[in-house]
Amino acid sequence: MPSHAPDHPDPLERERAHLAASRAALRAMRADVEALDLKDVTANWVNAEALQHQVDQRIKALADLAHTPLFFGRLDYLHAPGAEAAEGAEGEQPAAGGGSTDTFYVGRRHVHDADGDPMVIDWRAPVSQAFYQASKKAPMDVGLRRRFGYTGGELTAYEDEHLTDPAEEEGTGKLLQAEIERPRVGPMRDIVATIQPEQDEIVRAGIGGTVCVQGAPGTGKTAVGLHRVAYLLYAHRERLARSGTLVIGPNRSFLHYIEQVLPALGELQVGQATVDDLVAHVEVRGTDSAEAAGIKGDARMAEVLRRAVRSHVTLPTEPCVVVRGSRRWRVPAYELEEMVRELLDRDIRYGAAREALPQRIAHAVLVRMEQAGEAPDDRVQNAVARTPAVKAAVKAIWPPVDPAKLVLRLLSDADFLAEQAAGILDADEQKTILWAKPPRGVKSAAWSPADAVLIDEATDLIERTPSLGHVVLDEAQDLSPMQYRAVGRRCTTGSATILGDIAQGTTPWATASWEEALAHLGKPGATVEELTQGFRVPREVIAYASRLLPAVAPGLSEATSIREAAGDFSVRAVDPAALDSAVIAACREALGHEGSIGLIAADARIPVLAGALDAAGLAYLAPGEETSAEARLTLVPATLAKGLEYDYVVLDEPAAVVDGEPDERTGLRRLYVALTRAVSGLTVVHAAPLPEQLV
Ligand SMILES: Nc1ncnc2c1ncn2[C@@H]1O[C@H](COP(=O)(O)OP(=O)(O)OP(=O)(O)O)[C@@H](O)[C@H]1O
Repeated sequence: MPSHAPDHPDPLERERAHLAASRAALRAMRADVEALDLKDVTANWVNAEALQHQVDQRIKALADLAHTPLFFGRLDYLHAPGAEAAEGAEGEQPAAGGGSTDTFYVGRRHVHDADGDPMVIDWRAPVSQAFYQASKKAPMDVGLRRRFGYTGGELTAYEDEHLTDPAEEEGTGKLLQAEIERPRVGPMRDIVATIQPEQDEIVRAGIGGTVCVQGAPGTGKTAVGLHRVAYLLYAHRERLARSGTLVIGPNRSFLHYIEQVLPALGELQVGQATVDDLVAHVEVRGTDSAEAAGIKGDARMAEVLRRAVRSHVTLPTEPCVVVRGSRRWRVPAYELEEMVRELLDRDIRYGAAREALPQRIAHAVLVRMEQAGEAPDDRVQNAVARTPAVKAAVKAIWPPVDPAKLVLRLLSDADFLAEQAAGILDADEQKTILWAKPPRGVKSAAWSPADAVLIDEATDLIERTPSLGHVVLDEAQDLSPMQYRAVGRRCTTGSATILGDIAQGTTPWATASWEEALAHLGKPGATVEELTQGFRVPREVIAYASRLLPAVAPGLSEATSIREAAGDFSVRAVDPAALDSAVIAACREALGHEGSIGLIAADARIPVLAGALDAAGLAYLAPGEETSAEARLTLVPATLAKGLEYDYVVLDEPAAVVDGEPDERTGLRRLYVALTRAVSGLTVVHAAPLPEQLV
């Protein structure tokens, strides 16, 4: 690695010089791309267009963002690492200067100088891994690990660890502490500079296997999932560019919150969706009772649907007679029946079988023609398959099925449901999911989210859903078995990263175990990792929230907190008449601190609190709207708090949060989520008695 101010006596100045030189090199890389004249290399405008798009993307990726440091770490190896380590998997990384260098600057992207020698190495390259993994116990041939501190884009500090020096103590450095305790304003940030060893292992796990992560609130599950996508895109760019990657989150506000992380890591091509988006075959306007949603989300519905789809097949009783020229060819009913039975036995989609049947019938006709001494070719078979007689036979035996109409019929025709669900759903269950008043058609039906999932399942029974290369499913604990199946069929030929916390499951059908969830996803036996080190919630606050654990998820371990600052924590009991004003007062106090503030309350309390905030002249945002230095207060309905975080949280009336859910366990879990959103301080304000588990 060339050093650009090798002689300066001050090491900080030498590092600054390397930063300046790296930025200059990045500018030169960008200028090179901008100067490309595409006219010379492309034969036609379609190519030119596609290439220009690629070039534009590359120019964007090469932008030097003033507030994202170009590198955040440095590794001095004791020996130059081998070329295979330096070159970076299948990524676009060029070789590291012929393998002769032993100092590497680790950053968000690769930068090289005019000779092609690396100035900054991508954090995802193999040679960078020691930055995250090396320890006193296993130094990985690293003599020095240096972390850099920045203030407003300026390199202002560094911190060294001499991993092979027995006299030096190991501990969490100041820069890491400062990064974790930095006030949170704006969207979620990347954590590339401070990924911890146990997180790094998940981030860099191979693309072949599905990884499931159970982690207490604030242990970095979301962060790890996003960095894993960035890593996989680096290590398997071509493969994933073809097959695609997708991040699935619980709702829009959550997706808004995380949407900047991947672009900050240079990845612009990752899809983001909620489960509802995936299955948006119909417009969802209705809701289900918890009971009905539970049954509709149960895996048994898959079998009901399978039967219902296949119930459309009618075994033939008539022969199929094809007329060609002066001759009539007759395929008898028993032979048609054999074909149909064979297709039913094979594990292929209803639609694929429906497409195969005319060819089978035509083939039978061809065999007869040959037996009669004719010499028909493939074209004749195709022509026969398209004759009215064959088409009519197929329509009678194997008619097209519309998935939405099928589900509509199941939910409105009691006899049809009874037939398809016999031995699977009992009479009460059938009654629970039947519509009281059947809608007139697919368009006018008040479909619920669970209905849309049923339609998705039916769609897949008819035609295979295309699979992506990798899917990250966040807040996975909340999905119903049928939703897991919907996600699973989108990564049948790919792998998945499943992130969640059983204790935060707030749907009545939330999964009881990861083994179960993974089985529904079609990834049984995937490894389950646990993260317990908490980066968000202060120690006192997590201890308070963890009082709920025995009630909401017995057996799960309490998170630790690596935050050194004790955090502000208070619980205030007030008179019912003074509740709103006490909440407003707590918000004002919180606004006295730096950073974002979340006022979390039961959904039913939101209108009242919105009024109180207006009356007090306090401006507030809705979740998903970006906080900024000017607008720092967000009014958060408890049902949207999941996955989000605020520096200071004011929690309004816990009892109301619990009462907002259909059952106590779900209510306490909702409260557990609300109690674990705070980074620096939590104020609980209540007039009603607190749930006994908290006292
Ligand atoms: N290694 C790390 N270095 C710095 N910050 C980190 C690290 N890991 C996680 N964090 C921070 O901790 C906070 C919590 O992370 P994240 O939201 O990913 O946790 P989570 O496990 O998904 O939480 P929840 O269960 O509440 O959804 C975020 O602000 C994240 O940036």
